Amino acid sequence: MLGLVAGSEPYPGAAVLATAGALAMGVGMVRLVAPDAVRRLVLAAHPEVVGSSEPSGRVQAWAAGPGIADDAGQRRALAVALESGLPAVVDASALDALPELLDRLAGEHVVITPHAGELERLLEGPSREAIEAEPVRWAREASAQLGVTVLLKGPATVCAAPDGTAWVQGEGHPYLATAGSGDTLTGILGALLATARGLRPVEAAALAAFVHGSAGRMAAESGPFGAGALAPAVREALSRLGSAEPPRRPGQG
Ligand SMILES: NC(=O)C1=CN([C@@H]2O[C@H](COP(=O)(O)OP(=O)(O)OC[C@H]3O[C@@H](n4cnc5c(N)ncnc54)[C@H](OP(=O)(O)O)[C@@H]3O)[C@@H](O)[C@H]2O)[C@@H](O)CC1
Ligand SMILES: Nc1ncnc2c1ncn2[C@@H]1O[C@H](COP(=O)(O)OP(=O)(O)O)[C@@H](O)[C@H]1O
Repeated sequence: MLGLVAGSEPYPGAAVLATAGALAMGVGMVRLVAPDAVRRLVLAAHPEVVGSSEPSGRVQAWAAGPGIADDAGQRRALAVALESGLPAVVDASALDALPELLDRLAGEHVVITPHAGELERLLEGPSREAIEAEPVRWAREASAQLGVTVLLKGPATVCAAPDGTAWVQGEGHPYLATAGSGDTLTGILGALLATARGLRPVEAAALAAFVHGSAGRMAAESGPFGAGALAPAVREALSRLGSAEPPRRPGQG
């Protein structure tokens, strides 16, 4: 069961996309924390979702951030999610609230999913261009510095753990750079954290990036697409994965 903190008045669609990503991975249930209007929209698309405007009920992992903007209730829900100590993926707007939470709540079980622009804001050192030029270096550096697992998004996605372990995948397609693509990835990763027992968070992150990239490549076979096409492609990607290349570690063949 996945707890999902997503959506706000300005960005309700991000909650729909993150939910779709999680459900496509076969997560047993999504508990959505969101304002009433957002929940109504998500329920219209995904009637299997349950939820409320504040966190309640048992979950195995959390995914927080898609479209929450500066909604005060959603920021409180993010804090509750992190204080649970459960595996958690923290994305998008939730990254802005991180610095004040990380002092006491960091750990390998927290996976942050910035793009280069967001990591620039979190590290206050390297520029976005520097991060884009050396993503493996900066993903590792961020993970060690912040004490969390990092999934750095871009043409190649780098997943790094505080102990220096890193995975790189470049399975995707440039068409993946479309609004809401990252929100879908957050749902995919949240579902894996909730269900994939025995995987380290950095391994779950690498697998999520691989599934997301593979889905993007398949969706791109019929031309440019919007993020709404990704969740259906995830199901196809999962059925084809047996014949795909696995993600690789830097330095490996
Ligand atoms: N349907 C919905 O409801 C959707 C809702 N969404 C929600 O909207 C919220 C705000 O998200 P956002 O993308 O508008 O702002 P944010 O990521 O903070 O960018 C600000 C800075 O980062 C930079 N930057 C951007 N992308 C980059 C990249 N790939 N790689 C590197 N840099 C990049 C960008 O620079 P620029 O691209 O302008 O040069 C700028 O400087 C968030 O909660 C999200 O969930 C979206 O997911 C869309 C679908
Ligand atoms: N050139 C590219 N090739 C492959 N994948 C890409 C490329 N550019 C971006 N991506 C992927 O697209 C996704 C974009 O997510 P994100 O930056 O969060 O956008 P949004 O906030 O609009 O959803 C990420 O998974 C990223 O790795």
